[in-house]
Amino acid sequence: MACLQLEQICTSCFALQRNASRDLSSRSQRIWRFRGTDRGNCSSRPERRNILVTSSYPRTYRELAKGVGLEEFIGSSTETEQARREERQNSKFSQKISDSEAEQLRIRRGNTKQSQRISNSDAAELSRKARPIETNRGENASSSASCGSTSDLDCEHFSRCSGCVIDKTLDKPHVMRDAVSFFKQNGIEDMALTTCGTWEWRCRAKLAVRGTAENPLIGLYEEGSHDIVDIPNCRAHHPRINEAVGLLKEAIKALGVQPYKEETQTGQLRYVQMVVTTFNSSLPAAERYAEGKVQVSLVWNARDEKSIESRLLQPLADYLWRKGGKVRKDFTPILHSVWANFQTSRTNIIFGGKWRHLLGEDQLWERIGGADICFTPATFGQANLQAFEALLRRLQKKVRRGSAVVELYAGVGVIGISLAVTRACRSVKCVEVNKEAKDSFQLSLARVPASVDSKISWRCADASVSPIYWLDGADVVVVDPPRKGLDPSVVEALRVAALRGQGKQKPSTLSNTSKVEKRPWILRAKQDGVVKETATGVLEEDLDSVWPDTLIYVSCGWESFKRDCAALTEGDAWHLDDGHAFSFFPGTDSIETLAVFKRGKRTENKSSKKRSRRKTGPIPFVRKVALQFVNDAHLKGIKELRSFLHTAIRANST
Ligand SMILES: C[S@@+](CC[C@H](N)C(=O)[O-])C[C@H]1O[C@@H](n2cnc3c(N)ncnc32)[C@H](O)[C@@H]1O
Repeated sequence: MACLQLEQICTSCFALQRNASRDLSSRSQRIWRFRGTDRGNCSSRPERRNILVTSSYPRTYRELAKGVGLEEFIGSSTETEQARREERQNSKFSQKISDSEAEQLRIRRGNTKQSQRISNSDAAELSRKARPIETNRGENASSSASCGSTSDLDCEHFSRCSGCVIDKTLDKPHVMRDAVSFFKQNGIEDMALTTCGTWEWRCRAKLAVRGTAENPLIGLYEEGSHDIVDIPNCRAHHPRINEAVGLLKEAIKALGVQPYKEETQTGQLRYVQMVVTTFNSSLPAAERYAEGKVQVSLVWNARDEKSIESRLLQPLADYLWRKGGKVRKDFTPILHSVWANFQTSRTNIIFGGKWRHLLGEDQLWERIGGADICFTPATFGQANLQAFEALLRRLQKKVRRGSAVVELYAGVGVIGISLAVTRACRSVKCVEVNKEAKDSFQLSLARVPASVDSKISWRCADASVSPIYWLDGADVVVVDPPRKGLDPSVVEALRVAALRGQGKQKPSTLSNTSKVEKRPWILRAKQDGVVKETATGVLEEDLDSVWPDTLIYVSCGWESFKRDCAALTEGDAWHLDDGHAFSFFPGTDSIETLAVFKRGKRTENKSSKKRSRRKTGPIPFVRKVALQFVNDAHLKGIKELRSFLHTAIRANST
């Protein structure tokens, strides 16, 4: 071994990667020694050389040697022995491993990269089973994140793809430092991060289609450029997305479909959206994630399906369906359905306004937060279903049973419906601006069990227009705005509602019921909405002058959250009561924050509050009886009594 070179190998083309100088001292990286020739279509000239390969991606040396075309393994005897050991382990894993074995294995290995060497489906199985890991990333807490190398991304596309920005210790995004200290300043000492797996978490991807019909590229833009990075082996994608992308490329080549060219605005296929559904009631719950199926939406550069530019659309859909859809009983499909979206705009807005269902099932369902939720390709859905599920479980515990809930920025109403189902809410009102979400909500509502006696409604309205209207009569407000955070008018309304609830501001002269409703935006929202009444038909709007005492803020934009939090807590309108972060996008320096605010001034610190409650606070049983009484009053229609009791209970429990 005369001259050993330190290099990394690109696993797609097997040429040497540009950023070869990664941290080789990291214990998480394995080093293999080979002698051989670089192959592939990279510009680097094939030559015979000795190569030190840092094998941090999920390949055994044998797979690697075969794939790379390297001729000779020239590792030291320890490495050879280690390689043999790994091969033995692999063959063990390739047998069907039992659930408990898999779980034990994950724990034993500390979920290290070794577990990547098992087959894809086993890996998916493990990641699906992975319990959320909670880490606190205070200054002194870095050691508590003991998952070590599990948290490395190890993706071959990392150096060029803009999708991920960090590839080491993904369970410790840098932003957590700021988050922990911010929450500490606001009286929350135990802010922590829940992570639910580093790989294969993305169940929703929007990818650009560029290149040529002979060599299509499907992926994301390279940072700061208009070049598309092909990401066939993206580690964040659910494996079925990568399979579907491979199938789409094959179809493009076979049919000669022209990918879109931005410079000339020509070509046929602009983008593709891939959404995985893991809902499959014919499978045991444990197998559903790995067996997900993909809804493919082809964004076509044409006005509609009848235009001449669309002539290859149906043949493309048919090709995909023949190879990946449910065509035969003995065939396991990877596709759920195929849709088309038509977009001719010159902007880089991905979707146009027209959607067509082409093949497969038209409704895509997912089981989230204890409820069946329907999505169309035009509606918002969370990309990381496992992390969202963990967030919902925590969120549900923050809502008192029997509450009246309003959810602003509700999308298809996932949070609202899940609260109605799991927290026996008196009422749930969802407000969303995208009218495409209405059908999904309606379908989900039809699957809410009959035993759930809540008034559940969905209103198509801009939450920023007179938001105080939606807050009146609610006990709990849930907000889940886009990354830019809350509209200023919503922040203001939340402040006003909190002050009114504390008796610090006069109630509105325009209460919800005191006058015949004439405001056009409310009439419109009602007209465009969906409502399911309670069995007793009592209208929630009958309850006046109750203002929320709990605000639950789900945020995907950390900076906007800090801004909104500062405004909400100003003048003691609200104070922070709880905060927790979730890793929704491992590989990026971002967190999803779940923050709970309580109305008014913080009186004591949280832990002493808990202690004092134990000694002097309301006895839970009494509260339970009182709540029952309230609900009975509700059924009998004794509004005044009900509202009085609500106020009394709230005063007693804060
Ligand atoms: C982050 S998503 C959350 C959706 C939903 N909570 C979920 O998890 O599926 C934000 C939603 O807010 C909606 N939205 C944005 N601006 C809005 C506004 N001014 N009024 C009402 N909804 C709005 C978007 O259409 C989107 O559905």
